[in-house]
Amino acid sequence: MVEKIHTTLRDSSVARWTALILLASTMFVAYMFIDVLAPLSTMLETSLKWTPDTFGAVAGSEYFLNVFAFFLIFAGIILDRIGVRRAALVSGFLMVIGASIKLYGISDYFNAGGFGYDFFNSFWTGFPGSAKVACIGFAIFGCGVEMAGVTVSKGIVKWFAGKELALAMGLEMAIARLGVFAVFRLSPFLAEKGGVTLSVGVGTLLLLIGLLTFGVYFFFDKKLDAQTEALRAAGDETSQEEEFRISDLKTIFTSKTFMVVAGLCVLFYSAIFPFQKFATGMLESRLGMTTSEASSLFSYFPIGAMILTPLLGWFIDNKGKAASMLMLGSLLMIVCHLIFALTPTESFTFAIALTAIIVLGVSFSLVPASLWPSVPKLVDNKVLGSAYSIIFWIQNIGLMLTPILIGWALKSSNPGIAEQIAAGEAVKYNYTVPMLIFAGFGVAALLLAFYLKALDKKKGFGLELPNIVK
Ligand SMILES: C[C@H](NC(=O)[C@@H](N)CCCCN)C(=O)O
Repeated sequence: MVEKIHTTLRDSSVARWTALILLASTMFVAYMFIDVLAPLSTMLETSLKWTPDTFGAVAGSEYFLNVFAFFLIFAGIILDRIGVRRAALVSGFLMVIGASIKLYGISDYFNAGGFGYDFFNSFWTGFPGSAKVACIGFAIFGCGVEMAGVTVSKGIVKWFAGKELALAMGLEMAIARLGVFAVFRLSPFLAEKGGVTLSVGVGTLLLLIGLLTFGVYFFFDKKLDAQTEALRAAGDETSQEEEFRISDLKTIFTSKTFMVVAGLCVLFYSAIFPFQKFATGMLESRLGMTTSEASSLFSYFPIGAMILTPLLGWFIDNKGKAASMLMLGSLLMIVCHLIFALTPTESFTFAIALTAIIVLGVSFSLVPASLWPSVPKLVDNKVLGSAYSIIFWIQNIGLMLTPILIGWALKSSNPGIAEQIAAGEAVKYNYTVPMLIFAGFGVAALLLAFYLKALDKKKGFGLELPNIVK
C-alpha cells in the first residue's frame, strides 16, 4: 500500500528555517557587493579620478538595465513561470558575471592599458573608462541582485504563508543588513591593504559562494514542490494553484492601493540606499574623519535595522499595525536627514551623528518590516512574483536616478571643490543640499503613508491586521 503524505517540508519548522537561511545567506553576500565601493568614494576620487558625479553614476548604474530594459518586469514574469529554484540560479549567475566585469573595470590590469582600455577611454572622455566598464558590470549585477530579491521574497511567501511570514522576511532582511555592516567594516580595511581591487575581488568571490548556496536551496525547493504535487494528486491540497497569465498583470497595475505602496516604497528607499553611498563622504566632511572612521561610524546604521527588523516582523505577524509603522518610519527618516542637513557644524558632534544614524536604522526597520509582508495582502499569489518585481522596478527608477541627482547636487552646490581635490588640496564638500533632497523624499513618503492607511481603512485589505492565521 502506498503511504499517503499529509504534510510537506513547509510543516517542519527546521526545514522552513533552513530554507530561509539558505536564501538569506546569498542575499548577505549580494548586499555586501552592492555597497563594496560605498565607503571608498574618497579613495576612488584620488586613485581612479572618479568625481562625485562619476561615483553617483556608477552607483546608479546598478539599476540601469532593470529600469530601461524592463529586466525586472521580465524577471517577475520569468519567476512566476519557471518557479523559485530556477529563478534563484539564474539570478545568482547574473550576479557573479556582473561582479566579475566590475572587478575588471577597476583592476590595475585594465587601468594600466589592459584589454579594452583604449576603447573605453576613446569616447565621452569626461567619464573614465574604468567607470564605464564598472557601470556595465554593475548593471548586469543589478539584474541579478534584484531578480534574487524578488525570488527570495516569493520563496519566503512559499515557505511561510499563513505562518511566521513577517518574522521570516524580517530575518532575511536582517541577514542582508548584516552584509552591509560587514562591508562597511571590511571594504576600507581591504582597500588599505590591497587597494580597491582587493575589496571588489573578495566581494566577487563571496558571490560565487552565494551561488552555491542557491544551488543547495534548489533541492529543498524541489522536494517541497514534489510533496505539494503529491498532496494535490491525493486531493489533500484544496487550493489548486491557478496558472499565471500575462493578462493577470493588469490587476496589479490597476490596483490603486498597490500603486500607493509602490510609490511609498520608491520614495522611502530613495532616501536610504542612495544615502548609504554618500553617507561615508558626508560624515568625513561633517566630522573631519578619515574614510575608515566614517565608515565604521556608519556601519551602526544597518546594525540597528538588523536587530529591529525581525522583532518588528514578529510584532506584525502577531499584532498587525503595518500601515501605522509605515507612517512612523517615514517620520523618523525625515527627522534624521534634517539633522544631517541642518545641524550647525559646532553642534554636529560624534554623539549627534551616532544618534541620528541609529534612529535612521530604526526607520529602516519599521518600513521594510511592514511594507514587504503587506504585498501578499494586496495581490493574488499567482501574480506575487510579478507584483514584487513591479514594486522593485518602480523602486529601481528612484534608486537609479537618486544617486545621479545627489552626485550632481553635491558637485553643483560645491563649485570648484572637485578641481581642488584633483589638485591635491585638502578641501571638503558641503552636503547640505543633498541631505535636504533626501529629507524631501521622506516628506512625500509620509504623505503617501497617511493616504495608504486611509485607503486600507476604506477598502479593508487588512494591512493593520496580524499575519498569523490562528
Ligand atoms: C527587501 C528589500 N529589497 C529591496 O528593496 C531590493 N530592491 C534590493 C535593493 C538593494 C539595493 N540595491 C530591502 O532590502 O529592504
